[in-house]
Amino acid sequence: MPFNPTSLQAAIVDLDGTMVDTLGDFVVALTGMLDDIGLPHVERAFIERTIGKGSEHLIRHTLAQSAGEPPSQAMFEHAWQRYQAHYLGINGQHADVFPGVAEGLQQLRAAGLKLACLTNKPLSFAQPLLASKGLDGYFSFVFGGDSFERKKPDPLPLLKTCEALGTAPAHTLMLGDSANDAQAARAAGCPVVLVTYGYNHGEPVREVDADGFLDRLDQLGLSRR
Ligand SMILES: O=C(O)COP(=O)(O)O
Ligand SMILES: [Mg+2]
Repeated sequence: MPFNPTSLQAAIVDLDGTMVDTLGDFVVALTGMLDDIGLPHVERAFIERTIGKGSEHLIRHTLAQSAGEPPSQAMFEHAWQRYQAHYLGINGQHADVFPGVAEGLQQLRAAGLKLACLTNKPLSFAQPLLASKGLDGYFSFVFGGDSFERKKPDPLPLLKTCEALGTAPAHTLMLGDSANDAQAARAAGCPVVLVTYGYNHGEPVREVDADGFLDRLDQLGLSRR
């Protein structure tokens, strides 16, 4: 890897597609939302490639895909309320932790790294999801898509997370599943490693500019300190 793993002091870990396979939750919540509004369902594959850029992006694109035209602001706001109610009602019930995640987080902690979770998911969805999957205890900080002024791929949330961790970006590894994570990391000056099993906006993940790729989070190979 072109960065020195022994110089790492912290890691920032993405949630959807990196730690938890949440596609099922997104499908159920969006389908409930569309039913409430009386719009046709959208395909699971469409949802998979639309995840990762936050709820507003997901809802706007789902409404446009279903109705064949971009939603009005009033329609968007109504849909957002319905989506939130559905998502919070089923959060984590159709989602599983990917193999190797708990082991990988344990290894990072054993190597002396501080950990933060940074997702584009709203914080009110992310916190109970991490808790219900037994992953909350690994993280000193959890930040969502609404925690800062801008979301990934903007570097701002990574820079703010480094600030909270008290580590320089060059010593803070971003672990994600998408070009969104990699672009934010590059712009923030963080090394970045991507998992190969997540949701990369429907594109092959190995084509993304990153410092390395992992088939499981516990294959990073950091030694204990
Ligand atoms: O788009 C979302 O809601 C979540 O995406 P992320 O956890 O991969 O950042
Ligand atoms: Mg992700």
